[in-house]
Amino acid sequence: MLDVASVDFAYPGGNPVLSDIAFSVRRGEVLAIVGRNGAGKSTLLRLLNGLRQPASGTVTVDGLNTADTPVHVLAHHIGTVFQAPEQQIFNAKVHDEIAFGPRQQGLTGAALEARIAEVLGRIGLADAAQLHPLDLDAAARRLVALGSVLAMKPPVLLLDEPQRGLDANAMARLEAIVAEEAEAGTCVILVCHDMDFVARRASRVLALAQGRIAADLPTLDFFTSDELTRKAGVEVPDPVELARFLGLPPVLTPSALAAKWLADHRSA
Ligand SMILES: Nc1ncnc2c1ncn2[C@@H]1O[C@H](COP(=O)(O)OP(=O)(O)OP(=O)(O)O)[C@@H](O)[C@H]1O
Repeated sequence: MLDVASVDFAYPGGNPVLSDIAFSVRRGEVLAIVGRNGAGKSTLLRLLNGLRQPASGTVTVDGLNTADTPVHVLAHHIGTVFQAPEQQIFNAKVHDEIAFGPRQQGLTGAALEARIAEVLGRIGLADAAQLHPLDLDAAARRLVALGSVLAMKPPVLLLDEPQRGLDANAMARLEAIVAEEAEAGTCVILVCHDMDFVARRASRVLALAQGRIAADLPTLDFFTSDELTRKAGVEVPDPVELARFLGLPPVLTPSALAAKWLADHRSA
């Protein structure tokens, strides 16, 4: 679904930011891109959605080489939710913001309204359809930005720090949507500094360090390697630390930890 082959990149007049980047992401995978500030995560996202072009190497999305495909065409194949939703919200009503993408895809009438209703339901904002998106609180605005991308049903979804600024309710919505999208075969790629979120939702971690791939592993394998988490400069999620402390097999989530602990104590 998405292929990155031998990619190098530098901003004009600058030092190399990404070197020798190669990975593929399949349908249904949730890939988290992690690393220290300045490691090159946002730059890599901009290469994936065609906002930037590699100096060498290729990026292929849903069979399209980003070098030969205009960004607005690519946007139907790879939907991006940027860090600041204000950057991508430009309609005066939530309803119209969600409608914009599918309308561009040729959806009209009852089919369009059904798509909008479905998305509003998923993001939990059916009651806000007639409101101005910028009158909503920060968490709801983020969900509108996510909804406007979901409405286009892109096969690849890029989420830049999607958990930032969300309250518990919006976070639960986001997590459910990520799980549903993966289940439906969407390729989900997220840049994320919240390692508990990564542990709960990502199936695989790509760690960048100084513009190079430091690790590309299933999530559990990444977080149980002290060497790799240190190299990537990320925190180890609490359940992983606690399982180690308690001498239990490694786990990624609090519920998995509780299950292992109970199983251990029942058999003791
Ligand atoms: N538009 C730009 N022009 C020049 N250099 C840039 C530009 N954007 C980013 N950089 C530089 O590229 C490098 C990688 O930045 P990038 O934003 O991709 O890192 P990041 O891993 O996303 O960081 P953060 O976690 O802080 O968002 C940094 O050295 C940064 O200063």
